[in-house]
Amino acid sequence: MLPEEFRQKLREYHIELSSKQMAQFEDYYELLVKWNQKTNLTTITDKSEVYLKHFYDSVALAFSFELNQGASICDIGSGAGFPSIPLKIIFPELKVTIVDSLNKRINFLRALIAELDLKQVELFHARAETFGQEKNHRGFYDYVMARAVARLDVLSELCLPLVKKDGYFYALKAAKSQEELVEAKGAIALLGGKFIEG
Ligand SMILES: C[S@@+](CC[C@H](N)C(=O)[O-])C[C@H]1O[C@@H](n2cnc3c(N)ncnc32)[C@H](O)[C@@H]1O
Repeated sequence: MLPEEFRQKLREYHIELSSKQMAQFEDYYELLVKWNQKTNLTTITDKSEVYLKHFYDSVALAFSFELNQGASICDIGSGAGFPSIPLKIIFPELKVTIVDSLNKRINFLRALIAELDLKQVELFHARAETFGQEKNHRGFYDYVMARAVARLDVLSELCLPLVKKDGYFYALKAAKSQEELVEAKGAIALLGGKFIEG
């Protein structure tokens, strides 16, 4: 998916990207590939693959669920910024908190935020297990999200306590995760969550 196709595809979902936002995605791609030469951030480096498998896949969340654009989101195990940074580019009003246990990824994200001039993005070099114990984060976020981080039962235990009352936890998973889902349903119910597939 080349940048113009990406723009066109989002348009089908009534998301219109400005030239500033298009330039931010382009700069994101350039910085990702540059840093990836010395820091392991992603195995995907071909431009059209990055647009499809990282950028488009991250923003696709907004096609199925109506996101409140001024909401607070917490991205657990964000790696090189997925899904929260592409969402922040398309919805600049989002308040983003990113947690990752690898400091070199946090360092990349710090450089990325400066390069793209993104406001209201906080970075935490921490494990979700300890981050979730801190009183000021528990029950605080409108949306908690995690893409490709851990099995759903473990992830639910780490992420659901961070969600505000009536908020959402989005676990972005490959289509083949039905088995994980069966295992996780008990944990989700025990933690007071309600499962919705999308
Ligand atoms: C496979 S990568 C996925 C990155 C990104 N979400 C994506 O979709 O490309 C998993 C990320 O989760 C982080 N991670 C794994 N376990 C974690 C934990 N317990 N707490 C915080 N971060 C964790 C890793 O450092 C890594 O950056």
